[in-house]
Amino acid sequence: MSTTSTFSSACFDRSCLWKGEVKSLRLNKQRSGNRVYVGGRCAALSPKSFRVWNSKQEQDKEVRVALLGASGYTGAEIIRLLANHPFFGISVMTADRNAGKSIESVFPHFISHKDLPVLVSTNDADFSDVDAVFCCLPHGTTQEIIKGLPKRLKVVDLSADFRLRNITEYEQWYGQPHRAPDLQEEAVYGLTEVLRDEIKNARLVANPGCYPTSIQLPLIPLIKANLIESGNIIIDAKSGVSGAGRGAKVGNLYTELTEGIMSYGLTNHRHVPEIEQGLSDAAHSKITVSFTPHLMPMSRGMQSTIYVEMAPGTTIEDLYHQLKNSYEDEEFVKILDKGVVPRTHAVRGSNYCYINVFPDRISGRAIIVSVIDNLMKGASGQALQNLNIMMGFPENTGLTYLPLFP
Ligand SMILES: NC(=O)C1=CN([C@@H]2O[C@H](COP(=O)(O)OP(=O)(O)OC[C@H]3O[C@@H](n4cnc5c(N)ncnc54)[C@H](OP(=O)(O)O)[C@@H]3O)[C@@H](O)[C@H]2O)C=CC1
Ligand SMILES: CC(=O)N[C@@H](CCC(=O)OP(=O)(O)O)C(=O)O
Repeated sequence: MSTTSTFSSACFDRSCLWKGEVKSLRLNKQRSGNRVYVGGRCAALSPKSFRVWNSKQEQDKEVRVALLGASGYTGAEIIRLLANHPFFGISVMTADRNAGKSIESVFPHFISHKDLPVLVSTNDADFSDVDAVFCCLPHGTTQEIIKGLPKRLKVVDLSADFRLRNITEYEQWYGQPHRAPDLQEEAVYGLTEVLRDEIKNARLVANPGCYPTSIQLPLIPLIKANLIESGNIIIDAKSGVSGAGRGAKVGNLYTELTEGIMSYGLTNHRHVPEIEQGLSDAAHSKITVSFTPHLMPMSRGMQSTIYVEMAPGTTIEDLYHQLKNSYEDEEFVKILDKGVVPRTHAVRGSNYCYINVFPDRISGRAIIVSVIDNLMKGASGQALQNLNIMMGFPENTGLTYLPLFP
């Protein structure tokens, strides 16, 4: 159980403080459970500044978040994002091997956020003071854990455990029995721009995989508009190594990765059924794809290069305009100007997906290029976008980071 306060709004008593009342708050600090009382008032403990509300209504929107798997890469990315979120604060953080440690001992770059809760094991986590959960655990471990959470909690699960609607298909691809089929029924797939209305009312959101995000965002509008032949889609995708998580594996050693690229999961990567599920929903008929992922010697970033056959009579201009129109009101999906090549550098550290489409030399074919940051739009960024929606906040809250370039 966490006894330290959070760095953010989570440690506010709902009635205590808003703009205009912040004075010398570092004086007379006293801790009580997750709250910090300053001179009889309650305040958030932020390393540099105290959380200041613009209004009482704003303060009442406070959401206390549990972060399961906080010592992993996607967990760390959520901590980074919530450090600048006006309404979400972290009151519980869990880890496995790192349970019992402070977050700055696991990630020294959080040294300035000393008031984050200590990492506890999932079994020791106390959810009584929590409103919502980000679940950043390895796939296969998550179904049991989410099943054991209080039903009142909103949950965004970043693992693959609730992404496939068909239980049999899940068991075939993941090689283990599904441990929470009832929850699978209620889970909503969290591809935000496509399923926003369903996400709004969901209690459990299955956040998409990084490859499926980068692939479905460009293809779904084209399939829905019948602009491409659904039987002949070839996807060549490349990922930074953070996509494999922080766990030590020989294949992820610097010596194994630097100065080379490697394809893996040829013909049988577990994202195939997830991609096909989303595309088939858009087409209202079964779609199969050829998908080959590659590991690149870079820490974050993902590019999917997708080869499609255009429907008879369709031109590149049609594809471009369909994508442009589909995403014109979207903040995080951008169709670049004609001819501009999307590159992973240009989305690094941001929640953007950049897309463009190019004519192939072979008549009737098109090449689509889609890039994301795997830890942002491919995981934690999209997860926050979804929880914002589920909690009724503007979906870009805490996500308006410009890309980190170069
Ligand atoms: N990395 C990425 O780009 C993406 C990842 N995802 C998915 O998000 C999830 C998290 O990924 P990522 O952050 O990269 O993974 P990491 O391996 O970096 O982190 C895993 C986290 O889970 C904890 N953990 C490991 N095993 C258990 C267990 N048996 N019980 C409880 N906790 C456990 C770890 O604790 P400890 O460190 O103490 O061992 C750590 O906090 C995965 O399901 C992944 O597939 C989805 C999209 C993209
Ligand atoms: C580089 C790398 O190993 N990437 C991971 C995919 C990461 C991802 O999207 O995650 P999910 O596990 O949540 O599906 C892989 O290929 O399995």
